[in-house]
This record gives sequence, structure tokens and C-alpha cells, in this order.
Amino acid sequence: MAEPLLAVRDLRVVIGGRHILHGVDLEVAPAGVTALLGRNGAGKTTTVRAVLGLVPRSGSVRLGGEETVQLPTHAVVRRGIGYAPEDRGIFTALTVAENLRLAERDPEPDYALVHSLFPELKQRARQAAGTLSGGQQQMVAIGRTLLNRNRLIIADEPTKGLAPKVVTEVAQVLERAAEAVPVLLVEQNLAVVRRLAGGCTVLADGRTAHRGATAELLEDAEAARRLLGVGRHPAATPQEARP
Ligand SMILES: Nc1ncnc2c1ncn2[C@@H]1O[C@H](COP(=O)(O)OP(=O)(O)OP(=O)(O)O)[C@@H](O)[C@H]1O
Repeated sequence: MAEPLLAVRDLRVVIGGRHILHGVDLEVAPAGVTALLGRNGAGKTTTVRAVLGLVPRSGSVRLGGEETVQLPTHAVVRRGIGYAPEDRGIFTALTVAENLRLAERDPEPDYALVHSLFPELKQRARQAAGTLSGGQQQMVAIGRTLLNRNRLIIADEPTKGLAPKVVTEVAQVLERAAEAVPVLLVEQNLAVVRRLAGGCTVLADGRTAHRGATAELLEDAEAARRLLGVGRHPAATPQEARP
């Protein structure tokens, strides 16, 4: 297997005396989408926050072979991680163009890439971001991460709370983004995971419970039920809005 882009080993997080993560191992492939899965409260968001240095952590977090676990967030981010948070973090009163400008970090932000992947962001440059659809707002959130020369994009539950048609739009957005930059995708919608992610890591109770090929996991009804809490076959669950 190719060298992982991100290699997390024995990641541990303690907050307020409570052990939230106690042994997360995770590898993100150097191309395409890798999924981070698990039931509610398994520790997915905390893992992402720990990778970014937003919570105190121990263990090892190697990005492109370089250890980052001791670095502050600004130094981690400057090494090339773009983050699209669960609530999208859009400035609703500002225009699309203003939202993108506020994300500029590099001296020469790559608007050509963002506009080629998401032409709608150019067409809607002067529109207030709060008036965009959920799918369009995700384009802004993902577009911001692509403006700078990031090596990895982390998207936290980008389809959460969206209507099935919009879920399809967002899956397309992520698919296009992953052609340019590898993506670590935290996602509950298994149809999206099945469509986009070659490999996955499943967390349970703050630990890695499973790692492997996404298709194999989702075809194994018993493992999917045990690890993800889904029905007899994942395709039969309500989570599965068709992407
Ligand atoms: N700052 C905090 N202080 C105390 N407990 C926390 C904190 N952050 C998270 N937790 C707890 O840690 C556990 C893991 O939370 P986390 O948000 O990482 O899970 P998750 O897998 O992302 O869940 P979800 O799918 O519901 O977003 C939960 O029990 C949560 O209540």
C-alpha cells in the first residue's frame, strides 16, 4: 500500500479528567476519500479536533511523514490541512466572494481551481452566503479549503441534516474536491460513504474498532450492524438517502 498521507497512532485525548479518546489509529490514503465512521459519541469529531491540535492530545499524528502532535494548531494548519466543520462555518451576511476572501492564507490563492471545480461559486460571487442552498454552502465550505495549497481536507459530516437531493449535490462536491486533494470524511450517510470512500476507519468508544475497505465492511451485514448500528443490511437503513 502507498505511504499514508496522514498516519495517526494511539491518539489519546483527556478533557476535564474524562478519557474521550484512548487509542485511535487512523490512516488517510494519499488520494481520494477515506471515511471516519462510528456511532454517535464514538469520538469522530474529537479525533478531527485532536488532529488539528484544538484539544490536548498525545500519541502520534504524522502528516506526510512529519510528526505534528506537538505542534500548535496554526502550525498544523500551515502544513496543509483544510477543515470544513460540521456547521459549515459560513458567514451568512457576507457574499460568497467575501467568504472565500476571508479564507485566503497563501499569497496566491488558487481561485482557478475553486472556480473550475465549482463554477457556481463564480456565478454567485455577489450573493449573500446565507441565501444559498445547503449544497451551495457546502461548496463554499469546501471551496475555502481548496483556495490554499492544502495536502488534506477534513470534512466533518457535510451531509448532516440535508434533504436527499442536496445530499447528492454535496456528494458530487466532495467527489470533485477529492480529485484535487485527498479528503478525510466524517460521515453517517452510508450511501455517501459507499459511493466516495475506498477505505474507512470505524471508531467505537474512543478507540479504533475496525479499519479496511469500505465496500467489504458495508457488505458484511453483521459487522456493519455491530460497528455502525445499522439494520440487517445498510442499504435498508433510513440513513441511506441515495446520493
Ligand atoms: N469538550 C468535551 N468535554 C467533555 N466531553 C466531551 C467533549 N467533547 C466531546 N465529549 C464527549 O466525548 C464523546 C465523543 O464525542 P465526539 O463529538 O467526538 O463524538 P462523535 O463520534 O463525533 O459523535 P457525533 O456523531 O454525535 O458527532 C461523547 O461522549 C462526548 O459527549
